[in-house]
Amino acid sequence: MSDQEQSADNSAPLSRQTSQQQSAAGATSNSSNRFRFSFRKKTQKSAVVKRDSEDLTMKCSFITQTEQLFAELTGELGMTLEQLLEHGGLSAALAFTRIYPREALARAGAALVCCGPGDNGGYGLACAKYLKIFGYKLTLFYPKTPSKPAYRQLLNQCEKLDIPFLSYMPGDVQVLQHNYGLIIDALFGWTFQLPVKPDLAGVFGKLCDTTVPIVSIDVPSGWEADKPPSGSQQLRPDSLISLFLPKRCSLEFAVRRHYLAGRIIPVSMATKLGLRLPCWGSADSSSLTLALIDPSAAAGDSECLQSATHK
Ligand SMILES: NC(=O)C1=CN([C@@H]2O[C@H](COP(=O)(O)OP(=O)(O)OC[C@H]3O[C@@H](n4cnc5c(N)ncnc54)[C@H](OP(=O)(O)O)[C@@H]3O)[C@@H](O)[C@H]2O)[C@@H](O)CC1
Repeated sequence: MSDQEQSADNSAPLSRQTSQQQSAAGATSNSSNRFRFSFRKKTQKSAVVKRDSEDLTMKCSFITQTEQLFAELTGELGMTLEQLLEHGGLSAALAFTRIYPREALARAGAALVCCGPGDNGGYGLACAKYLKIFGYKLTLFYPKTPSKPAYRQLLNQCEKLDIPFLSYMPGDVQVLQHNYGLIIDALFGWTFQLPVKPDLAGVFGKLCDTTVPIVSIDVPSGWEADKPPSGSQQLRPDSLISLFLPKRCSLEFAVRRHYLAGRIIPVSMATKLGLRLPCWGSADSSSLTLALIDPSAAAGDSECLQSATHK
């Protein structure tokens, strides 16, 4: 990690920024320009990525054709759901340690990991398992009965690691804010479609309303791969950990830190699908699985392509 990044980590604010603060900090997303980027028919786009361990920038694709990619991963490459969840969850946990070092989070209180009923929730369970192994203080919220063996196995492993479970989401957001220093959002992934079903509407509403900083896994809950939610409630995370390749919707909002986690797409598959992979590191173990997305990537189409050309 560069000195500059280390210092950014140490000064990481453990409260959620208001839109004014984001704007003052130079974030590119505010109410007037947040949606200025218009989606075109083009299916993939590229943006600048900064590799974590070195001060290099590079481009990678921000994808919309998520089903096609995952069909290749699970079909041609033969990856099982268990393998995806384990690798994605471990990589997400490693990314999380860069965003919120354990000591910084310990001062602010436990992390609440909110896991939904699908794969996104499965990545949340695997991430929680590794964060606990890394020594983080956390609590799990898993409001539904696991529907697949892979989720049940991870849930069992979290229980065996003595991770405490929250049986219901506090009715008052103040209670949430008092008890937790940070929330990891693994409620819904990119297959989610509004409206939220009644059983999880309250939980989703709390995540949107709380001022506790949120780190979302893959996409913020409520967002689809390629577009912002249409409803009035929008989850705005403090930081984002994209899995395997960033989704195009992440160009629509500014976050403090955006990591890409999970190096599983072979070059041959990327070439076949017309995807551009980041230039992953080759030396140390964490740069094998992590890339830091440059904030300028969220500036909009022409700006990110411009900065990619100039750097
Ligand atoms: N799909 C793929 O090909 C692969 C995806 N992968 C990764 O997984 C992530 C996406 O995971 P996902 O596909 O499981 O979606 P996700 O949103 O976490 O859960 C779906 C469940 O949520 C629920 N639910 C849905 N809508 C809802 C609503 N409106 N309101 C309330 N509940 C709602 C519904 O549960 P139910 O209500 O049926 O119990 C449904 O079953 C994605 O980020 C990607 O990286 C890879 O692992 C490999 C292959």
